[in-house]
Amino acid sequence: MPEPPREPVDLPSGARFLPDWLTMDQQQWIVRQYRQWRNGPVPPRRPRYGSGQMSVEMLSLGWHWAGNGFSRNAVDVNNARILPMPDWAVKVGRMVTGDPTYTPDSLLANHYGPGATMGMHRDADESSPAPVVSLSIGDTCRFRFGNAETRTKPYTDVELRSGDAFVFGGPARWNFHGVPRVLDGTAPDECGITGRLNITMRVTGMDS
Ligand SMILES: O=C(O)CCC(=O)C(=O)O
Ligand SMILES: [Fe+2]
Repeated sequence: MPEPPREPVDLPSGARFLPDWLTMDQQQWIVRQYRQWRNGPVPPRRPRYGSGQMSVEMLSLGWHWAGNGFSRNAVDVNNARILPMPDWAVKVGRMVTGDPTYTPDSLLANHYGPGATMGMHRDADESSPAPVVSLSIGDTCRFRFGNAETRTKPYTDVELRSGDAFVFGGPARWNFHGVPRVLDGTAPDECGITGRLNITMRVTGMDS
């Protein structure tokens, strides 16, 4: 199969691919934060979703996502209160979106080990139409960005590499997307992680 283009031109309006957005120093720094988050109070886990279990290991900050709605405590893990949304992540979200008022209140750290994928889905548990910001570190993946109506075509495949950012808002905010494939062993040695780490930030629309 041919490699998808590095800079696709046919993303739906509202979706933006920002290749090489993070420096290697920034990637390493985020990986160090992730290692600290893993120490708790809530360990990462693979959530149940529908009738199955996800292959991706997830850890939430700000608001905990338990496969359906949001809570402050990890109701499906150990019921501990999760860590707050870090200020630096809000600043990163503002830089990626270019919107100084953007205030994400939830951060999801997704770790893809060998063979992990994420099926086509919509980020639909938030009541806010504010954009979703995603950062990629580690293994390269094939990220599939689709349409708002169906899990199938039309979609655009983007190769997300270590350091890339992607944002979807506006008319693309509720579009289906997923990660059909991670290219095992492609992480740059220096980034400090094996597999793929994805950081996704959102505005839940929940009251504090
Ligand atoms: O890993 C990714 O790039 C996408 C993650 C995602 O879609 C999600 O967490 O909702
Ligand atoms: Fe998503």
